[in-house]
Amino acid sequence: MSSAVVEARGVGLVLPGAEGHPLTILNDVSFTLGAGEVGAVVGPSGSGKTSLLMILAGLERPTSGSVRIAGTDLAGMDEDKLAIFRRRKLGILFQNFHLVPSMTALENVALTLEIADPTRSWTSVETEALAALDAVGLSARAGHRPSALSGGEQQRVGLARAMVAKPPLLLADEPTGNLDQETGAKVVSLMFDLARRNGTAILLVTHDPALAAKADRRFAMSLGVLAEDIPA
Ligand SMILES: Nc1ncnc2c1ncn2[C@@H]1O[C@H](COP(=O)(O)OP(=O)(O)OP(=O)(O)O)[C@@H](O)[C@H]1O
Repeated sequence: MSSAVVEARGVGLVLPGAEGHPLTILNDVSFTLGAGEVGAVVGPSGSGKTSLLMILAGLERPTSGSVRIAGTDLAGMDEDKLAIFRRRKLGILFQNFHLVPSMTALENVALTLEIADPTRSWTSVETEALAALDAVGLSARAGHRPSALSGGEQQRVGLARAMVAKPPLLLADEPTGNLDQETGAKVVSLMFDLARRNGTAILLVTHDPALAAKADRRFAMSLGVLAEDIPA
């Protein structure tokens, strides 16, 4: 048995295009990522980076190949099973995975734990959620709703939410995309620290060469083809 956290084998994504011409989005993508490893995917706009993350999250199904995440084969899982898989195995930091606006920072983070185990007491959930907010330097803002927080603070709450359940894998799409350089660097160093502490593997997509350089491994996506091990 492989101990890889991510195991993608011959993953393809072909979608119906205009006038019946099929559109190849991903072409024979194969790679593995081990526990605690950080991989960065770079590549031009439209090359297929987000599509790959969507497939690894079970939010899009590949048209060929196979994906195993932390020992679970995603093929053949129905939507309910995929939802359970995401709760148990994944942290997701996507730009469109917004915080719930009506909930405080604390409630947003706690929600992950409550969904994972609805039988837990609020006291134990609250303690753990507060510790996660503390780890991203935001315990003083626990009672604030997202609208009262800056973009960087919201991103840090998103990171606390993605990491609070200590998932084996964190998928991050442009984690510093909307942030200034200093705030972005802070979010990244927090992300790497949390991952190291929890043994979480990270696959992140970025346009930022400085961020890619900090990863253990770099991949380049071009026209749906993934090439590995680009020097920093
Ligand atoms: N559901 C879909 N139907 C048709 N085309 C799609 C669909 N999803 C993605 N695509 C196309 O697949 C290609 C890859 O998109 P993807 O979002 O994965 O690229 P990306 O590398 O993440 O780009 P960016 O850096 O701009 O975010 C694009 O040409 C996009 O238009």
